[in-house]
Amino acid sequence: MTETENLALFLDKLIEKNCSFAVWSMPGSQTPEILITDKKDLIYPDQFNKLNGQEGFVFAPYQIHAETPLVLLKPGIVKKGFEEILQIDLNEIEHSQQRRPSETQRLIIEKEAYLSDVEKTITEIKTSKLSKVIVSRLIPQARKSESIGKLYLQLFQQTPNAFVYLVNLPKAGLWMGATPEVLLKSEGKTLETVSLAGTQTRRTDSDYSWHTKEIEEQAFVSRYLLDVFYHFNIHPYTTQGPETLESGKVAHLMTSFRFSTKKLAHKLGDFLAELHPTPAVCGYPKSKAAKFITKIEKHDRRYYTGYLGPWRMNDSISLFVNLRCMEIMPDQYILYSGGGITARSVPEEEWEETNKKAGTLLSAIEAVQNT
Ligand SMILES: C=C(O[C@H]1C=CC=C(C(=O)O)[C@@H]1O)C(=O)O
Repeated sequence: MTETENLALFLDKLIEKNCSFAVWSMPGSQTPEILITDKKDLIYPDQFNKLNGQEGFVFAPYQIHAETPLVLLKPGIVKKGFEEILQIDLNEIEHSQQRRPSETQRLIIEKEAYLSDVEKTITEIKTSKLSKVIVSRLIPQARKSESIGKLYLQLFQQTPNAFVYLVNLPKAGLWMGATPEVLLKSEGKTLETVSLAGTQTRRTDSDYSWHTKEIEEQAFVSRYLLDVFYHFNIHPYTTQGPETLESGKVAHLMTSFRFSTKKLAHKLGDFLAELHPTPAVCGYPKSKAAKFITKIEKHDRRYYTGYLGPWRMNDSISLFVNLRCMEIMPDQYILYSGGGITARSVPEEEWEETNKKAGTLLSAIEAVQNT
């Protein structure tokens, strides 16, 4: 068996034993990393800013509720690379009896209902102080007998420039995704956050041009980040972009912002709590958009548009926004996909955009189901 096949089998066994773990790979890296933890090392901070002073792998929801807690996996077994991971002795890992999340039906809306919600959102934007709202929907896909380990490795191979992950947790459940969006990342003494928004189909010639709708949509995110910088007295900072970022079957507009880590000494958790959710996943102005989302979306976003990744492990941070993701249920996958609505949105195009964004996961599922 190849090391990829062995790793797929290993991940399937971890799921079978219902272990709490996260496996991930950084954009551009061919190296999977894993953290496996015991029940006693799972922490549930009751507020986003309670991550101050903690370290581990974070799995954060869009909003903290009893059903969707903020989870920190403290470093138990931590390994990097195929060889190291495959040396882990499965017999030393406890089988977990912890409960899985409630498997109540997830709310799926049909195309007509989605178009009508987008229409209502556009009207609200044109007649109020709202400028942008992200409206999302759930896409179900049948699960057959395919290996989840194989599916993770398929996604890992086909989406090299994303943060590709598989997470299994007692309260959150089993999640997989390939997200292009950095929320907060450290590189030595520098911190980076990005403004990512605006979507078009990925091109083979990389010759992109962007329309006003996407340029404005991304500018709202940048503007919000600068408001947060002002609040935390972050200056100087450098910017790069907007430039095009390709990921999966789509491309986005992205601007990176970098500043010194010193600016946030002891306040990283507070900064993160203010950053999340950005207008890339909520809207602008933020509190008005969040209220409107509660009204218009009938489903619970759960961990979609939350964030995840290594948090201060080995003094380094790599948090990503949980996009292009799905919840893995016993007999189906629930994919989550959304798009930024502005006064210039066209409902039919927004529907198509949510399909395109789901394309990466759907093609990975199809590839594994057909082998
Ligand atoms: C909300 C999603 O994407 C966000 C990130 C990049 C581009 C987006 C857009 O063009 O609408 C969204 O803001 C999603 O993938 O579900």
